[in-house]
Amino acid sequence: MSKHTIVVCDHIHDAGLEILQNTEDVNYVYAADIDKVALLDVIKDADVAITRSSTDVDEKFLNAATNLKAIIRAGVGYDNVDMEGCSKRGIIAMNVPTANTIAAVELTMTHMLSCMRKFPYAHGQLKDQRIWKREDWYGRELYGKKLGVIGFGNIGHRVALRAKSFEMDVITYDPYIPSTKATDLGIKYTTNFEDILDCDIITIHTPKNKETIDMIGEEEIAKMKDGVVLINCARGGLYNEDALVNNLKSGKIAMAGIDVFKKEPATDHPLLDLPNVTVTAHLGANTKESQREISVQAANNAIESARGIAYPNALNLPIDESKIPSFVKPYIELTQKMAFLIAQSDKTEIRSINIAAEGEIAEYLESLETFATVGALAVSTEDINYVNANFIAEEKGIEITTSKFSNHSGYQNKVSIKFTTSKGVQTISGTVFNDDVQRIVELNGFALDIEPQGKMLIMRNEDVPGVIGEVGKTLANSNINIADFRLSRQKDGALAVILIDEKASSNVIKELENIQAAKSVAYAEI
Ligand SMILES: NC(=O)c1ccc[n+]([C@@H]2O[C@H](COP(=O)([O-])OP(=O)(O)OC[C@H]3O[C@@H](n4cnc5c(N)ncnc54)[C@H](O)[C@@H]3O)[C@@H](O)[C@H]2O)c1
Ligand SMILES: O=C(O)CC[C@@H](O)C(=O)O
Repeated sequence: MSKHTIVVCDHIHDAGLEILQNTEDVNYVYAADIDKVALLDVIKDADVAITRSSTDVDEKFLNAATNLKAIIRAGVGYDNVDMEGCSKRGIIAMNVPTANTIAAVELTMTHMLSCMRKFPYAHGQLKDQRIWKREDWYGRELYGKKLGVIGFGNIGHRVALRAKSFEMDVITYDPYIPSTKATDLGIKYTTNFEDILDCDIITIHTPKNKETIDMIGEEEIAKMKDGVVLINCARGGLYNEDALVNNLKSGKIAMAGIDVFKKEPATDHPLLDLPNVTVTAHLGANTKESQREISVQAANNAIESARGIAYPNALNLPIDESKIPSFVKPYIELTQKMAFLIAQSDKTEIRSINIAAEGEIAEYLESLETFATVGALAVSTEDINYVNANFIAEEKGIEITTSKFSNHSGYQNKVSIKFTTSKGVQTISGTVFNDDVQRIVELNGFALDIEPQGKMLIMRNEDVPGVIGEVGKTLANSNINIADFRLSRQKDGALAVILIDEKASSNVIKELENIQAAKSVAYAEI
């Protein structure tokens, strides 16, 4: 079996490492404890790399990583990844966008409360100096204060909601969202940045990019209230650090709560010398819950991308994901999985692929086409990705077409894929329920309701008594446990999708094919 090399460049939770270690077709390399120069040597063998914010994915890294197909940023911010460099080399970069949201939100609230009550200093006086001097610690309350939230995404909007429960007066500035996203939650919305500068406390939750670097500097601070409190649990450099230091020294800024620094690790930073700062060492994502979840998601996504099955949360696709509404994303993933499933169950030359969509999703057929092509070709073509999929399909002479239908099957949105191969025609359709529950609802004309996940046998058979028993016996003889058995019946026969715990060998498939009522048996894995 050929193995995919996955290199873990930074510390991630053991739960993800165990997944990598226990995956048969993965050669897992733990490189978190070696220095970044030695990493350049290790990374040359990597098919996929997992990094956190401690590893810069820069020109040097990418030049060394000559095999790399995908990179997973085990976190949200990807300002340390040279995205253009990845795209030029056909490397797909992905992040894990929501697993640490709550951790970052709660650290933001921690800094806010710590600044208002000078908590670390009061704590230090009693614990380290053994001084009981209550008159030193008259803090201020969050209650009734005006909070400005810059960036109303996953973290910003949750910080705003928590601040509301402290009965704060909350206003947000985020020109990239509809105002109703805030106002529906009872939070004021502004497109005038000056409204934020007028707040008692300001917290920032934007990505770090050309537009947001130094978003708050001397000029903006000069317009703020005397005694303002500033919180930054997003990225160092969003607040100009020199301006921050100057104004903390002068007392214009009463307190700052800082988790992130322009240059990290920051053990010799002027902010650390000031008495009116609470600091943490980029701990926004550091909860056990969040690190476990990030690590598990990063490991699973690394395995899927190494196998070419899916690239969840890809950041540098030929299509601009930021322009795709969130309801489309699960359809994109589902489309790729469905194409991958069909291609596995009919391992033969593909002549044409048609991708049809109905409902609002039909507006995004172009994106679905790329993903279906990747899924279809991943079985037979090494190194297929979104950047080269259409080119490779053309080279292989596969005709790819799309069709758009108005809503006619009763589903709000549905995607169908039709493969014409040298053996005949295969069809598959799927939909998404409740925003993100992906389901295959049709396979070769048979109605179904199955999750596109796991190891599965797809069996066509005559609809006669005893088939299920014979299948069960055959699998049991090979010590294969059945996790689920879905049957669909029609006049001319039945189709079963059997989810199994172990991979079915070619011998097992032959034995199933030998069942008298069996018409065809295929194995697929997603
Ligand atoms: N301290 C930590 O450990 C930690 C943990 C997680 C995330 N982060 C940082 O927090 C950032 C935000 O995370 P998120 O999950 O909320 O991301 P998100 O993508 O859900 O939200 C970012 C929001 O910022 C808005 N935005 C972008 N440019 C803006 C601008 N110029 N002005 C105002 N708003 C702007 C976007 O419209 C979006 O709503 C990440 O990019 C990451 O750098 C830090
Ligand atoms: O823990 C990390 O690597 C960084 C976490 C955080 O800054 C992120 O962007 O997700």
